[in-house]
Amino acid sequence: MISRIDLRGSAGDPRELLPRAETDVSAALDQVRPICEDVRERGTEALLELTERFDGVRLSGIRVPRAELDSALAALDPAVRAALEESIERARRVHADQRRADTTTRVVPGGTVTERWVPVDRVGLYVPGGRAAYPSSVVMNVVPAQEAGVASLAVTSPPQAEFGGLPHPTILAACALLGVDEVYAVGGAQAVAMFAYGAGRCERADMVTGPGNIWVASAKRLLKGVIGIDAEAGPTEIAVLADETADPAYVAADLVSQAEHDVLAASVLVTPSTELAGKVEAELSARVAATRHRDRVADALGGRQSGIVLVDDLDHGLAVVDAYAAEHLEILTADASARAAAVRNAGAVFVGPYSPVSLGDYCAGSNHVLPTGGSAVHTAGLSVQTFLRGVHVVEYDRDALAAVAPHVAALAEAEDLPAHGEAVAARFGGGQEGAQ
Ligand SMILES: NC(=O)c1ccc[n+]([C@@H]2O[C@H](COP(=O)([O-])OP(=O)(O)OC[C@H]3O[C@@H](n4cnc5c(N)ncnc54)[C@H](O)[C@@H]3O)[C@@H](O)[C@H]2O)c1
Ligand SMILES: N[C@H](CO)Cc1c[nH]c[nH+]1
Ligand SMILES: [Zn+2]
Repeated sequence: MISRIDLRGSAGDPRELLPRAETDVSAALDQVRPICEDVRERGTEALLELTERFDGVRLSGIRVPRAELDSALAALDPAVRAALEESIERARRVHADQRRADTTTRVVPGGTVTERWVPVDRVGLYVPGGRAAYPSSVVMNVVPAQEAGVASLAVTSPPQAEFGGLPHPTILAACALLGVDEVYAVGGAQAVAMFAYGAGRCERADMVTGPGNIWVASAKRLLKGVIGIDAEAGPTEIAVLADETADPAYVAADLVSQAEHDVLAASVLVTPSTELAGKVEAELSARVAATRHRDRVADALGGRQSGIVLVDDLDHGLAVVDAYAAEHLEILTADASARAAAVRNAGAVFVGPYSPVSLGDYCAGSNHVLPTGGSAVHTAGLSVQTFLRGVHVVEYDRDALAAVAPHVAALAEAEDLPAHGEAVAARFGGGQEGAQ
């Protein structure tokens, strides 16, 4: 089942010893390129054909009627509604605190630079709905976008044959709860292309965010530039850094919980304790046999992207998890808070035995749309900041410009861009090079 990777005594680069090749989104680029091209060239017709091919549903149109959102909310199970409302309320509390005030810096007397935070005008929010449907991802996408002040929001999620070609009704209900009424029944790479190019009744968006499988993440990488993207939030990853004080039942439960997402999900335990490793292996066998999606979980745990990694000690373990840069990192050690404070690279860190990743998936208040594939070294998870641009507003008066003009001229000359210096000189009666 899950393999052991022994890094004890190894001074090698842990990134090369922890395989991720299976889940690398670049491997799917060649597959998603023709899909995205097709949407660009043929618009809605391509979306309808690709949906039939990949989702097994022949749609008559891609936009979900408003009445379907209302009836999904009316029919929503009260317990699920209460849970979604709690999730929304907690996420709102955290994300409201992420808003930043504009700042004005008086650089010199008469010279200011203001950083004005401006929301993106229109965003497309991807909500997964392949192997499972994710109403929680409606919350995680929509709440930060709303808190940022985005004016135009559209949600898309794959159509489900069993629901008449609509996205899952709980997804529609979550959209209605959050006041989103522009919803499309399109999934996969074609949904990312729909937002990037605009297709039929779906106007192009400035940015697409949200989690998805390898094809969704790959399309985001391919179309980045045509459209803004958030993190490459692809197949789920959990790394657990644990010592002998960790409860093996908790470790195994958490590894299985994230393996449930996808055969490409990565579940990694990093520990110096061979005793814990053995107990977790035993727990995993029992849990996998008993879990509902046992085939998918077994494939994910048995894949080359998952493993139990033995390290020399917790310092070595910390170096390994930092190099790995997991989407989710749990710290289950005697000194969990202190260890967590030293972590540099992770999408989100879960500290101690009562902060499992599943809590963050739904109800911690944190965001569950997080960077995968090692991109946590440079990119953060979804937040209000994702949807804001800091625009610098520069305002100098005559004296302030005059005071700095020689420096501008010197730098312009050093870069052999004399017209730059002359643009400043022109304001003070300065001549143009070569002009009479
Ligand atoms: N990183 C994060 O923040 C995060 C959060 C939640 C979920 N996830 C991940 O989201 C993913 C959800 O995956 P899912 O498949 O259930 O739903 P999904 O909505 O991401 O993907 C389903 C779509 O994939 C497309 N597809 C299926 N087979 C294809 C093929 N052979 N070629 C091209 N396109 C194809 C179809 O169009 C379908 O609509 C999982 O990998 C999960 O781990 C990540
Ligand atoms: N663990 C996922 C992020 O990778 C988020 C999620 C949604 N639903 C359940 N889990
Ligand atoms: Zn999850």
